[in-house]
Amino acid sequence: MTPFAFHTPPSIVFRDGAARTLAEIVGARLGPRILLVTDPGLRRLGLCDPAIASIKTCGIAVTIFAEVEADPSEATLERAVAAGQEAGVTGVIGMGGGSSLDIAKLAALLLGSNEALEEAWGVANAKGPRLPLVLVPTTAGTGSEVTPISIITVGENEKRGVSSPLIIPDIAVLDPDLTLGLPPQITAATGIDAMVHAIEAYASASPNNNPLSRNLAREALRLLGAHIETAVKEGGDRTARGAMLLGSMLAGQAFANSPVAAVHALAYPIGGIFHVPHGLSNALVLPAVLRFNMREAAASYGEIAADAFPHLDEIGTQARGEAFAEALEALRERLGMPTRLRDVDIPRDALPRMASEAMKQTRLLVNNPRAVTQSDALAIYEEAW
Ligand SMILES: NC(=O)c1ccc[n+]([C@@H]2O[C@H](COP(=O)([O-])OP(=O)(O)OC[C@H]3O[C@@H](n4cnc5c(N)ncnc54)[C@H](O)[C@@H]3O)[C@@H](O)[C@H]2O)c1
Ligand SMILES: [Fe+2]
Repeated sequence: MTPFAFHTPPSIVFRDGAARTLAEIVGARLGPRILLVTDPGLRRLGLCDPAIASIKTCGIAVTIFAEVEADPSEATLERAVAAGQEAGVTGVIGMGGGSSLDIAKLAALLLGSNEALEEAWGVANAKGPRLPLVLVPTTAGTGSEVTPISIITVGENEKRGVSSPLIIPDIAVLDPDLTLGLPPQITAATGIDAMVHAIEAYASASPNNNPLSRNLAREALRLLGAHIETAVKEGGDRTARGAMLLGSMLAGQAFANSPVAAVHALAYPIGGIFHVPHGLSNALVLPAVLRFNMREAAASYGEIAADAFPHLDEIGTQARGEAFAEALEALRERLGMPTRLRDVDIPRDALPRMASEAMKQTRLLVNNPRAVTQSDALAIYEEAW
């Protein structure tokens, strides 16, 4: 048997209404003073209020940092850390989409260890310890609540990652009720992001690709494939919302331990330079990357195709990988997503710069089933344009 390691949070709680009783779940784990990290949109919607009320009734002080923007910057992280230091916090709660959870993870690390972010970038470079950490996702998407990864925008447009088991939270709290009001476009983009996590984890060339991740990826694709359209078109459907949140978490566990590859590497410059949402960036390059990989990964794609799209079971194994790419293209259309890079106002003459930026994502490109050169990256962008 091939050896592997698998890391996931020690506790995962999944329950409708869980956020309303957050204090019961968290107990004394976070100490007497908590930093709650979220974004201004969610603050305005009042989505965090029941959780905050629950914590406050236990006499715990809550400092709210609600300034996280999409694709959050290093400066935002610094402000979150400063807010935590000023209040002398003893624990951190991240509540929101991947952006808020990623800031909460690194805030807990830097507040607990005083280490320099500069030295933590990359894989397994963080030193710790971190403060106690609880993550509550409000998108069904990134799976950040169970991953060792935090993605921060550095300088003008580079998306850089810290990957360390140290920033896996103590508890992930999943409450599908929080996602009932997620707008259709965000539901579609974040849902595709989760599907990409499962696909890339399953086919990952990482030496740590492992049987647990592959099984989790397949179950994630069954849940996400069966429910994504309903979640987008009937947002109030509790069954669909629950399946999406569970599916994104399982995909998160899968890729946390069998890391993602070229779809994400090529998506990051789209988000970094043009501020296209992360899930949509993935969706825009997904079919072109799958076709580029087909030479090496057709068998893997064929194995999972019918998990996401049961009708593909009838297609012979030879043709199933390509049919999978076509089914994902058709899904993007049905979800009403933009499908070409030019649809999101990316000029054709930006493609060489994007290809050059994508090559900086060596952390991800090493996991791709087929080696990617800069001219390959450019050809993929051309195809997606
Ligand atoms: N850490 C990881 O493992 C990991 C994995 C993939 C992506 N990411 C990162 O996560 C970020 C993207 O996260 P995201 O896609 O979840 O989006 P996001 O956190 O940027 O949120 C997108 C928008 O959705 C809104 N929103 C969130 N939940 C809502 C709800 N329940 N109701 C209404 N509106 C809601 C937010 O206010 C925001 O305006 C990117 O920075 C990406 O690089 C991290
Ligand atoms: Fe992602």
